[in-house]
Order: sequence, then C-alpha cells, then structure tokens
Amino acid sequence: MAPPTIQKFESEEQVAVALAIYILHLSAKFIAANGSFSVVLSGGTLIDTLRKLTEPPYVNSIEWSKWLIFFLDERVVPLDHPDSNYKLAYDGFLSKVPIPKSNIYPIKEKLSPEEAAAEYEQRLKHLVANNTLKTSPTTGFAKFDLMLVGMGPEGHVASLFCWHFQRFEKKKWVTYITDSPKPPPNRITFTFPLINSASEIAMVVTGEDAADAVKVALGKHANDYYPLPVQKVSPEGSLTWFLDKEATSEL
Ligand SMILES: O=C1O[C@H](COP(=O)(O)O)[C@@H](O)[C@H](O)[C@H]1O
Repeated sequence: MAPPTIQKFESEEQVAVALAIYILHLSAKFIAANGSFSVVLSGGTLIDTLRKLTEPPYVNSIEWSKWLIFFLDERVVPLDHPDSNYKLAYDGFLSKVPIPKSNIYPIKEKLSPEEAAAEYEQRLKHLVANNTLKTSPTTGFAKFDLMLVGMGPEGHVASLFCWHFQRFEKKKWVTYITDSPKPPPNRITFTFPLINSASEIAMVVTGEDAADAVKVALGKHANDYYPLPVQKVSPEGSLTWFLDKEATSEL
C-alpha cells in the first residue's frame, strides 16, 4: 500500500468542503471508467460531514443515478429506529440526493445479527457474481470504489472494536457482534479483509474527542504492539485522512 495522504484543515467546515470535492472527482472518475460508483457509508459524525454534497455546486455536478450505496456497519434495529445507520444516512444525506432507491442496499430487517450479517454477505457476493460490484484480484473480496470511514474516540472503525475478536476475522466479508461496547449491542460490520480490498478509503475524523486515537494512529509513537482498529485500515488502493484542527490537537 502507498503511504496514506494526510490532509489537515482548520475547521470541520473546511473538511466538509474538501471531502465534497474529493468525492466529486472520484465519482466522475469511476463512472467514466465503469459506469457506476460504489460507495460505502459509515454512520456517526461522517454523515453530517457529507452535507456539502447535498448543496450547490456539488449536488448538481454528480451523476447520482450511477451511485450504489452500501453500509460499512449497521445496528440490528428496524430501519426507522433512531439507532439505525440507514436512518441516519437517509435523513442526513440520501433523502437529499437523487440516488435511485434500488441502488441503496440497507440490511434486511427482522433477522438476528448472525442472519443479517450472512444475508448481507450473500447479497454482496451475488452483486459480484452479476458484475454489479468488482472483485479484488489480490484478495478475492469485493472491491468497492470508495469507503467513507469514521472513527470512534477509542479508535474503533465500522463495528470493529479494540478488544473484540471480530477485528481479527480473515474469511468472512461481513460479521456480527452482540456485545458492542458502544450501544446498541447488536450490529453487523464489514471485516478488515473486505474493507482493505477497497480502491479508495477516506478516513474522516473531526473533533477533540478523536485527538488521542489520532495521536496513537498517526503520531510519532504510534502503537504497533496492539494496534487500534483504525490502524488496521490499510487498503490495497489509496488511503486519505481528512482531519480538522481539533482532531490533530495532540499531534
Ligand atoms: O457506532 C459507530 O461509530 C463509528 C464512529 O462514530 P462517530 O460518531 O464517533 O463518528 C461510526 O463510524 C460507525 O459507523 C457507527 O456505527
């Protein structure tokens, strides 16, 4: 993997603008090359940082009908539940842009966490088989064009937490957790082999709460003995960090 690109900005507002420009360029590039743009969304603060995409000039410069939307992790709750990442993404982003509903891939409701993870993995494999999604020739996992990844204050990404075994999964594409240390406890999540097969990953980290984990991940004394989940983000494509001043205050 090439070394990550680290972009630091004075404010979260500047991160939001830079992120919109970055996504706009990638959207045009992947649609020109493949006719579609597969995007994986995290939940959390990331969704608000995408707000510029829903405003002019960005909103009018994107071929939204070619976007395919997936979820990096999801809470196993109904899709209209306040804890749902789909609901967060729908209310804050997806309802404001003209992506066809059939191009959005939420989890199936009314399944157990184990069943929901297996069903989502099967759906991804089906989309690879019918050439809707690409495959990484190196790993054999699906190769998404862009993953937009947030980070929790203790360094978790997706629903892969520091002291939980899911972070070591090697074979499954999607796994589940029933004792998430951050509520709600039942979730499904992409695994690291799937995450790291992506073409482009944007790590979008803002706010003072993230400063300690950013220091561990990017500071001079990065902890490689038992790395934080965020340190395992290492795509075969490119990794770009988008950071505001508060998130870098400990560097
Ligand atoms: O629980 C989750 O947390 C992470 C980080 O959220 P943030 O609010 O600290 O940005 C998020 O990326 C993930 O999708 C979500 O399920």
